Amino acid sequence: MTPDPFFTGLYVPLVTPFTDDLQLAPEPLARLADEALAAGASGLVALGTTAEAATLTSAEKRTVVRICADACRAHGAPLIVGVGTNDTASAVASLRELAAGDDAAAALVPAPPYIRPGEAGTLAHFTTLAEHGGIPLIVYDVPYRTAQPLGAGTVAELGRLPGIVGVKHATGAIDSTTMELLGCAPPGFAVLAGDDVVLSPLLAAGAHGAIVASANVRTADYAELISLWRQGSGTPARRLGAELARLSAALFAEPNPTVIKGVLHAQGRIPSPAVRLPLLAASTRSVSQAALWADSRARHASPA
Ligand SMILES: O=C(O)C1=N[C@H](C(=O)O)C[C@H](O)C1
Repeated sequence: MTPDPFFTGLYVPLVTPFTDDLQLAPEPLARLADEALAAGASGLVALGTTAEAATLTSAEKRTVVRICADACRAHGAPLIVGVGTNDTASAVASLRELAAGDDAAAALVPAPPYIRPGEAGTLAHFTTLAEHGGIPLIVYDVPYRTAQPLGAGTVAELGRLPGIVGVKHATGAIDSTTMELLGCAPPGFAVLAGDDVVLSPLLAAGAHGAIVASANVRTADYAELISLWRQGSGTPARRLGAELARLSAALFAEPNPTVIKGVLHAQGRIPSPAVRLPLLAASTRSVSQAALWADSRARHASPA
């Protein structure tokens, strides 16, 4: 039997709550972190795209990681930290700093964005990070953000490098490459779903878990969806998956995480829906539409 990977289940990439004047709001972040873990998440992701990591200062990033690490320690859960840069040398430096802090179980690292180094260059990039970063890596395969597609063979090759423990699969499709990856993933290598709307079918096809921003709301239901598919309960999983796909579609009607922040604010869970430029706050219409699906009491009913 193939060993289960270490990273299975739901990892919630938390938003970074701000005040109306765009200051980091630490207490609401600590509350969100605790609530997500109490609701059944296997762990957290700090400094993902959803955290607006690109707009946080170094000091703010340290604060966010500390808050998330404290929550993870309290719940005995692993923390994954996003490290994104297209410069291999500075990525190594960031990973080593993260490793020295002893807060994170792994780093989530995208293929180098914007440069388009090709698959061989990407492989060389990750080989260097795995050899010198000092911390387990989860490859973030998100070509619509990086502009660097990866074939299933390249991802499987990455998975055979010591220190690369999984992939967040967010290619925008479940296609022949996805199926080949699921079929050829090395033992113990986690394939984690990263496209919210097609989460359920990817789990049905064999993904081990997920990193999905939608799980900032209705965390328990996303965790349940993963458990249902992993235990082979297809009928309830399909029903719940279809419902959560509608929620996810509504949450992604505008750039992530603007609608999610709007909904969390409407629910009174964060002090402000504010996002930092170049993001703009989501429209009232998108937020109120998503808020209908975000209310778990709406389950199995169609909001108007
Ligand atoms: O921050 C993340 O991790 C995620 N970001 C994706 C994005 O914004 O493109 C979406 C995914 O749900 C998780």
